[in-house]
Amino acid sequence: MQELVAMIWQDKKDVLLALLAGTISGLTAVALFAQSGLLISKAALMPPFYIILILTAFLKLFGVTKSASKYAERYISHRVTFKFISIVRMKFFKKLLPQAHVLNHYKSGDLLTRITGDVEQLQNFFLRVLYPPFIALFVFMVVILFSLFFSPWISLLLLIGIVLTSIVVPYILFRRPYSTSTLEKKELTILATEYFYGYRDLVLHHQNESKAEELSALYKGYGNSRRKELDQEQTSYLWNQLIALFTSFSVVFVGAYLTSVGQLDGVYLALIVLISLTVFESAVPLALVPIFARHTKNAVGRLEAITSKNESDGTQHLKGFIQQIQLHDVSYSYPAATRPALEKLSLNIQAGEKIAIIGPSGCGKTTLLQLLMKEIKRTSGVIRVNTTDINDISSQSMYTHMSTMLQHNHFFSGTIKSNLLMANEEASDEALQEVLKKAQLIKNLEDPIFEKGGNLSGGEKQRLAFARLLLKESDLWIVDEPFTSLDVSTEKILFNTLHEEAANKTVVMVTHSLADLDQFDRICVMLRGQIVECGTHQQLVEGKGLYWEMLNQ
Ligand SMILES: Nc1ncnc2c1ncn2[C@@H]1O[C@H](COP(=O)(O)OP(=O)(O)OP(=O)(O)O)[C@@H](O)[C@H]1O
Repeated sequence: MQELVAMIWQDKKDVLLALLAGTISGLTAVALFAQSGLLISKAALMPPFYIILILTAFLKLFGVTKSASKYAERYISHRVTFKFISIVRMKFFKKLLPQAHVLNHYKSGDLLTRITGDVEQLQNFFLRVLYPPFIALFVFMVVILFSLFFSPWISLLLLIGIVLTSIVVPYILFRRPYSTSTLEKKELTILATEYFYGYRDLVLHHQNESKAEELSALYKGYGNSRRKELDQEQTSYLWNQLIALFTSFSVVFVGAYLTSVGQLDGVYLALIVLISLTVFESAVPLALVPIFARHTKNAVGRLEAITSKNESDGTQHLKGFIQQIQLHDVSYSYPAATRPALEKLSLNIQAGEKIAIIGPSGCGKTTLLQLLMKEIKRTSGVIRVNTTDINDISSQSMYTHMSTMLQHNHFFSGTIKSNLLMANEEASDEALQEVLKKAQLIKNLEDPIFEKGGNLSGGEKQRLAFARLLLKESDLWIVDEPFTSLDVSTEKILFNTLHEEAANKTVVMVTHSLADLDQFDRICVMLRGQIVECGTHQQLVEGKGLYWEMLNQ
């Protein structure tokens, strides 16, 4: 919250102007009604014409000032809010972007609600949480001091009414627990997102109707909670208005009594009553301050929960080539996983080596590649690149040394060319066409690509990703099951191309295919998060261990 106040205060000129305009608007509203009361009372006593003229002139002045200051208040306070929201958005995205990779455990719908809904929620912070109490305080102070000139009893009555409407009703009588609608909205967005993402599979499995029913039940529940919350807000709003009315009635009675006993000039009675009726206009919005304050606090909590996940990155830069990567007793456990994905794994990768990682599904092959790519941080053990701990090397520095082709590669909407240039911005059209040819992808550079490569077949996606791999200049290739969607002959061609192009590079490749593994310098067999065998094809065959068994299955 303090950070939010500091952000708003960055725009202090506008904040002060909005407060000034709001106070003038509040005071002139009171003055306008007070003046009307005085004018009516004075007119009844038939004073000289110039008195009526002066009072009417003041009335006009207050009327014009009230409208102008109200307009200025709205204009400036909304300008403050929009600037504030844009600062919040910028700050939030700046914190969020570098850690996009650690956000994958958030469900898409939840992330969407936080990024849009929670940021939007903060727009109420200035307009409905910070601002109304300030204005109300100024207006109340002036009105209470002013009414002291007429009678301390009337001042006291106004003070009691103000305390009741601004403190007792919102903070004591109508204090609400945590709003459940926020949680329901989150669940609703999560389910709706999954429903739309998985609609095809839901239809194919005849689950779409039951899911839609679940969705509408959740929607109904959310609607009911929101209705309940709005009812509560309205009730507290209503109570404030009732107290305001009751106070004004009391002011009438006390004023009438004081007039009858000669302690108050009757000409001021209408003025005081109208002051009392108007001053509570500033008090009514106070009923909602704690509700919006709570919404703001919850939104800030949810936004902080994402941005506080920021993991520190290393700062060192890798000098020269990657000469070797040493993994010693490395373990890794995914958050909330019951068993480690990797357990005391050791491996020494020398520059120029071609290493194939094989093993049954789920044994930790991809996790090992993710550690090498610095996508995740080991739980224990040591990983050194050359002589430096991988955690101390900046991710950017690691990425400049490596080219990757993973199981799922992302393609952006654009063209073949724009997706290739990501790997090497300076590549000429000839170079791009050359890699397309090597990747056996018959496409023109300007052919369009839809979001996520939606208009490419599985095999085309792999060939485009392979072309990207070839294009990037790097000394380490990390490849995860590259050609699973291709026909056998194309797979063989690309496999040979990979070896030719990587002649001087270090390659770590995960594969399920056991064909042609003799082209690798070493084959490492993994089982339950550990490397259980490592050697050349010949050595492993002669050893008649797991690799040999897999070949003979
Ligand atoms: N994000 C994750 N959160 C929790 N557990 C995960 C996550 N990703 C993988 N795992 C678990 O970690 C283990 C190793 O997964 P990994 O993807 O490394 O296996 P793999 O050998 O590459 O499998 P495959 O050959 O099927 O691709 C598996 O038990 C898997 O369920």
